[in-house]
Amino acid sequence: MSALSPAVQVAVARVRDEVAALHAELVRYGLVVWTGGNVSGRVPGADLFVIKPSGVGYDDLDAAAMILCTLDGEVVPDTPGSDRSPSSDTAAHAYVYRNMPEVGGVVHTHSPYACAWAARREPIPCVLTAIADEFGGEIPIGPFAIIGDDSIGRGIVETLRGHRSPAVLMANHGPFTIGKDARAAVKAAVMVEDAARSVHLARSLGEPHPIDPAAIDSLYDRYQNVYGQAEPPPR
Ligand SMILES: O=C(CO)[C@@H](O)[C@H](O)COP(=O)(O)O
Repeated sequence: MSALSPAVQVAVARVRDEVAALHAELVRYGLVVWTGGNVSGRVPGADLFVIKPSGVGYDDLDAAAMILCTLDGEVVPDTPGSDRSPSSDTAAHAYVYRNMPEVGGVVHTHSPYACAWAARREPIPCVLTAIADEFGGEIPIGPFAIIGDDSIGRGIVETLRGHRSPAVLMANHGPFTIGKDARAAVKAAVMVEDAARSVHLARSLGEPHPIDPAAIDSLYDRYQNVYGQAEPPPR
């Protein structure tokens, strides 16, 4: 850890705090059970990211439990948490960070409604303004990939690169989401489950009506560029 510059050490500490706190949001929004799912965050100004340890209960995921990794997915030795194995999705997160430099956070959950769409390998259609706002169109299906190597990460990148959606439903598995930071990726994970549930309910009542593409563009542009509060100036 002492090999890291003081500025990077400060950045690492901030990302550890953020990523640890965001894991509690997965529980709060009902997106995970037991130890399923994971959140990671890129360390600004360094080829590093922070991710949770594999198979550790959410009640035990404090900042010190987070694991610092290189963009190759290797644990940085002699750093807090490095005595444990990192998430089993570490290779996937690392692949995304190496190949999508604009991505600052990655999340994976097994949220039930999104997983149901993944099991059927059907994209979630853009039939609600909230889907147009956050996803800019349909929420795509990614390829079937077995956990443990770059396969899942490659599937996420191949599907989302150049795509508006920050979420991909990996076939027969579940949602992976990306964002400019870990908080944005968690928001996408919350919103993809909400969209999956609402469209499922709509389908149970009949065939939902698609939104005109021009309207989707307008809704997406407003939500991404006007909605909410102006970003505070950089500190
Ligand atoms: O999808 C899987 C297992 O198939 C994993 O992503 C688990 O959902 C969480 O694993 P860890 O992050 O605890 O290793």
